[in-house]
Amino acid sequence: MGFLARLLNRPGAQAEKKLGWLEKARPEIERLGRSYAELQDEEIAKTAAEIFESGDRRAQLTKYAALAREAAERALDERPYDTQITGLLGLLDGAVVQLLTGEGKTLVGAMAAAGYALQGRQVHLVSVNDYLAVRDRNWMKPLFDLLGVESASVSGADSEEARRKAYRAEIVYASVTEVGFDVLRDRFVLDDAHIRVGSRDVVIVDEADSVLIDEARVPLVLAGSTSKEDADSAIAALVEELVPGEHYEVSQDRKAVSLTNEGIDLVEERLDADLFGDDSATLAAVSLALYAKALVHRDVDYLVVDGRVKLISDSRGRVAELQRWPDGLQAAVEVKERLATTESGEILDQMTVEELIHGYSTICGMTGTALAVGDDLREFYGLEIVPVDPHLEVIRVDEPDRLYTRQESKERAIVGEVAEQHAAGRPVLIGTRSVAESESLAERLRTRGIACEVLNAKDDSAEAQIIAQAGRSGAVTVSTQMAGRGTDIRLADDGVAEAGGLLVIGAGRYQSSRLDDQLRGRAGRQGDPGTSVFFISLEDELLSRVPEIQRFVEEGDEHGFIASKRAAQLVEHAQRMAEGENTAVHRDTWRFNELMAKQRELVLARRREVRDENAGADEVRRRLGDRAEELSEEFDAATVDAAITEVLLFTIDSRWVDHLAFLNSLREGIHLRTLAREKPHEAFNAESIRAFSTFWDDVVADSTEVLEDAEFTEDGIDLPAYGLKRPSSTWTYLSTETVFGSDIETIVKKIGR
Ligand SMILES: Nc1ncnc2c1ncn2[C@@H]1O[C@H](COP(=O)(O)OP(=O)(O)OP(=O)(O)O)[C@@H](O)[C@H]1O
Repeated sequence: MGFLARLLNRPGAQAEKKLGWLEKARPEIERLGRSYAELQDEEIAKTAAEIFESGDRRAQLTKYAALAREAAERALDERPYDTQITGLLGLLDGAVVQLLTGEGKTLVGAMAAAGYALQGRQVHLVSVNDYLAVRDRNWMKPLFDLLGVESASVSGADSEEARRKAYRAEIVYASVTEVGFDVLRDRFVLDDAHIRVGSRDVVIVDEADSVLIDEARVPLVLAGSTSKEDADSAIAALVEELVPGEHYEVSQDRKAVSLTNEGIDLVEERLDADLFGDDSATLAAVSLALYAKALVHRDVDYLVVDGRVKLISDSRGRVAELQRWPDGLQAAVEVKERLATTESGEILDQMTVEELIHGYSTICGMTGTALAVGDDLREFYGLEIVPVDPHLEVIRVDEPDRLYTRQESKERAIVGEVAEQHAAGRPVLIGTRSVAESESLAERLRTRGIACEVLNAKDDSAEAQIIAQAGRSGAVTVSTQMAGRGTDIRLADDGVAEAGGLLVIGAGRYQSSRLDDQLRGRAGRQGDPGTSVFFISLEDELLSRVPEIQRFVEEGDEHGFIASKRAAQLVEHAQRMAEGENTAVHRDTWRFNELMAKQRELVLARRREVRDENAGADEVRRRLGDRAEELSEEFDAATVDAAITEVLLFTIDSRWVDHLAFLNSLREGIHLRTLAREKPHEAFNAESIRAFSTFWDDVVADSTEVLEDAEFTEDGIDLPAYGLKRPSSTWTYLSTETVFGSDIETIVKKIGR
């Protein structure tokens, strides 16, 4: 490969952004810094307030860099390194700044937040959890005070009143989920009366890659307090009896599960139901229960804490507090665990993290690993990356992977390695991929007489306490994935550096090399010595993508160790495949979201219009519901039309949320693929879908734009503008049952005639 080709092939290479002028401005920043050093504390805020009032942009930024440095040194006793100044300017330039672990992102983010605030902007600094939001804001408060900008933080524990007040500050620190939740609550009130969060102006995203890419498709859910129908425990009990291979099959990628013909027969017989006939609610319930049984695993995908099911966030390995699975899956899991179903079952509204972030006028962010997702950041957010070299060279040694035949031999090897290094006085951090794996390893270690701390995704602030101790001689810490922040492991002074620093062991490669790098980055911070190494077994889920690797099982030595270059290449290959899958899913989601956001706007606008135009609509709506048929006898045609319009709007409006939930579940692989595959839903074929789309056009006139290009074929619907192709089974299910409800079915049939 030629040099240029290689350069272009480097992930993210095209998204890199250079701040060329900054190098030339450094002497000026130094010079200004010396004059700002003369200022009294009280003069700092005044000077800060004036910086952005005159002069050209570069002169303003140069001054601000110098003043922020001076202010940080006074307020926090930390003089920002040149690298941090680069980071600051990258953020003020609207880019994603790549700064390695331990390089001081907290300070960089705070200086940038103040910089935006001084330009009259309203800033949200979003981090990954409440603990960090509160900690970082309190830590940085002296700096904000000195510069004369208001700051606040929001956390889950805060009252409404406290939140309302906090959002009025110029700089607000909050977790992604809290902001999302508050935006949803604002949005849920249709008229703009209850605005709490305020305009979404500037967002500085901490851990930008995990929030903007890994979690982008996670739905933030606003759940209501009305109770949802209890998930049917009879169905759950029946599903418990089903046998894999006989009654159901799990797809190779382990993302979908479907009933076999035997399974369908058994379920239909026992429930006395026609699954693919009219009773798709039962089918949906069975599919969910089956999904909950076959594909969602306790301690891997969720924890049971205090009698409640708590999701574990895929990319962070932590409890995702406000997230629920969509479409009844949560209830299905609760039934599976024999827990009382949560009362807040009904989903009132939801929004993906991506939509949330897109609501801001200016987006910027920081992370230790941005370049690897450079292309995605550019494609999905139009963001560029400013890579910043560490201010001290990284001297950590990243050892080659060690491959084993079985999970068992892998775990034994890990424990052996830990025992050896532990005896030498080194602290060890083991990153696992699931809570279950953490517990298994911890158990083995304890059996060997090695005390260890286990971080179990349950409590962020307790974790921080453990992490603070993790750099001591002899400390052994086992943790599920620890993405980024709040996990700064400082080496203690007790001879740890001499012993080689922190040893990081990965108990298996993650779905992306970025996550691997984040784990490795726990060692070797700020020029510290350290080592990282990953242990892998042929049984790792990641490797199911490259079945040919299984033949290396023959090559294992008596410890199950496999020394093969080819096998190592296959591991890399499997990870690249997984990364590709995730991007593909993301791209798909992205288009769906765009489509949905557009539809939502249209529907809301039209809904308001209809409300104004048609004074009788409320009356009609009240009478509708089950009585759609009767209507045609009671009213004249025009009224019925108006009524139908109302029903549809009303339904779209209220079902909208389910629709999204369902789309999300599709994306997440909860693909009720069995649905119409075996026996297509009779009532809805290409013809009725077309009829339906005509109807839809009437209602939301502008949606023709979307449906115009749509090709309805026997096999499905093709929406080239959105790069979507959906089999009719999926579309049928979406359009009839989930989106529009069965009352509309009648209407559509009528129009189709
Ligand atoms: N300019 C500075 N001078 C001295 N110490 C600094 C400076 N900037 C940051 N630090 C210290 O470096 C440590 C790491 O900072 P911080 O936690 O912000 O890093 P980070 O980049 O967020 O890393 P992580 O990804 O691990 O959270 C902190 O203890 C902080 O006090």
